[in-house]
Amino acid sequence: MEKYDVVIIGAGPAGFTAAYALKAGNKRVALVEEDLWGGTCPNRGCDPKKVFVSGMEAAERSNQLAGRGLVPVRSIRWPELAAFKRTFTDPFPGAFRKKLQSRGIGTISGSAKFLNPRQIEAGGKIIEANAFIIATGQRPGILDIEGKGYLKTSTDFLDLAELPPSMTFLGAGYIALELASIANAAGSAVTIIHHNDRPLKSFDKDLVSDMVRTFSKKGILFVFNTDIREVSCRDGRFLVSGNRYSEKTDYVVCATGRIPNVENLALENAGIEYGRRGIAVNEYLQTTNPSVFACGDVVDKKQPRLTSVATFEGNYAAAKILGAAAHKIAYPPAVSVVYGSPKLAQAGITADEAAAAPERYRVREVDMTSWFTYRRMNEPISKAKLVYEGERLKGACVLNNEADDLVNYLALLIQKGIGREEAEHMMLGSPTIASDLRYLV
Ligand SMILES: Cc1cc2nc3c(=O)[nH]c(=O)nc-3n(C[C@H](O)[C@H](O)[C@H](O)COP(=O)(O)OP(=O)(O)OC[C@H]3O[C@@H](n4cnc5c(N)ncnc54)[C@H](O)[C@@H]3O)c2cc1C
Ligand SMILES: NC(=O)c1ccc[n+]([C@@H]2O[C@H](COP(=O)([O-])OP(=O)(O)OC[C@H]3O[C@@H](n4cnc5c(N)ncnc54)[C@H](O)[C@@H]3O)[C@@H](O)[C@H]2O)c1
Repeated sequence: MEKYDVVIIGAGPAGFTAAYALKAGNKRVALVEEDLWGGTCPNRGCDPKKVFVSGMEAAERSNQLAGRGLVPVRSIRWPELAAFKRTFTDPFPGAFRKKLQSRGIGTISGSAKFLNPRQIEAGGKIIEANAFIIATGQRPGILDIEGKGYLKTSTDFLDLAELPPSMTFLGAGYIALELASIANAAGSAVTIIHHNDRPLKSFDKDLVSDMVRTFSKKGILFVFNTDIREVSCRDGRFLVSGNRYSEKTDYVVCATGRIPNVENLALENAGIEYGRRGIAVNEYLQTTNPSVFACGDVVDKKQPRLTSVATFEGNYAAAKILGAAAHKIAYPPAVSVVYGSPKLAQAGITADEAAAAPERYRVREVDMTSWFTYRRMNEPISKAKLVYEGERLKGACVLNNEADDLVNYLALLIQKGIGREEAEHMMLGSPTIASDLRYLV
């Protein structure tokens, strides 16, 4: 039987962050992984997606300046871009496992399940530890409809060697809007079918409407208030049908949400409670078994399920086990980005939350489309909504091609409590989105 101080189940961002921190605190620590070392983000999530986003950004930037000195890009060479993506993803899991081992972290391949509160079984071994961290993440959910076997997931999309001529996305959350934007820029005819008329429901409603309008002008078809009931296949094409709508397409991606990886862990053997939304934790990330912590996407929580949040929680759980954190977990405002063309990003208090407390918050809308920064790149749209408490910025939502960087700057102002007056006196490289901050805040 192997024995460790701490065993972490799941080697994604939450798990490996905790492992590094525990090792630095001189704990004997091991990670258990049943699939790809590094988890979702570097293998089938953020990173491969952003390689495709690089192609989209380059093409869209050129197209914006078509007739202003640049030749339009008619389509992206998908097989080349996909091969470029594989230069990142193919070597990653093996190289990452070696890196963990070189740092003195144990790496065990296999699917972990609890035998009792102190022991798990994985890869044919029984492993004992004083504490465990569960960081098993989520997997794509598949709609339970007729012909569900034809539905593809974000993982399949990111592995496509050739781009299908047409594609249909079910759902209108992060994954659908990002992958649809990439496929549209690469030359596929794209439809997004959504069961209600409120895509990206955690983002600002007005800016989401602007985003949908901009996507529509680029040729993406949105079909709202439609429940898809059946997918059938004939001659290699698919018929997608539901109430009031049907269409033929070459590829159907189900992007209606992700589900926590909890069922195979035999959590009942360790007294750990969980539900449909994940593992229940207290404000110290402890499960209902106090020597077992949980962090990352597998946790039932209000925070968005992002790598930044998973990493923050991994560090906190490790600090808690090391006795270095007596306080409850206190999250800074998370920055969420939808990497479409344009991008939509937000941090802190939303305009909807501000509207519910008008005595406390003030909302300011800014249309930046005519600002030099955006006009020089001929961007189709650039808008922001800012939330203030007194003179202090408390929240921001931005729609433009630089929204990811701009909202990161705004999040720094929010987190550090930097007000308008201080922002006006910062001396930053100009003209850039950073030097615009003085006009924006
Ligand atoms: C297409 C896509 C794009 C994304 N883009 C972004 C983005 O741009 N920015 C962002 O912040 N977030 C993004 N995310 C979300 C981000 O990937 C996750 O928030 C992050 O990976 C969560 O980390 P985690 O460690 O909690 O889980 P994961 O990264 O999912 O890792 C969990 C690991 O646990 C393993 N595991 C599961 N069960 C067991 C078991 N029983 N035994 C052993 N191992 C097990 C899994 O194989 C997996 O490797 C994206 C997600 C997807 C799907
Ligand atoms: N850029 C990023 O940070 C990024 C990118 C991709 C994924 N992610 C993470 O992955 C998670 C999963 O992404 P996602 O897009 O699958 O989930 P999501 O929760 O963002 O969106 C799912 C969408 O599907 C809709 N839906 C639910 N049931 C449906 C049904 N029966 N029919 C039609 N539509 C239905 C929901 O209303 C929602 O709009 C995100 O919540 C996020 O945490 C983050």
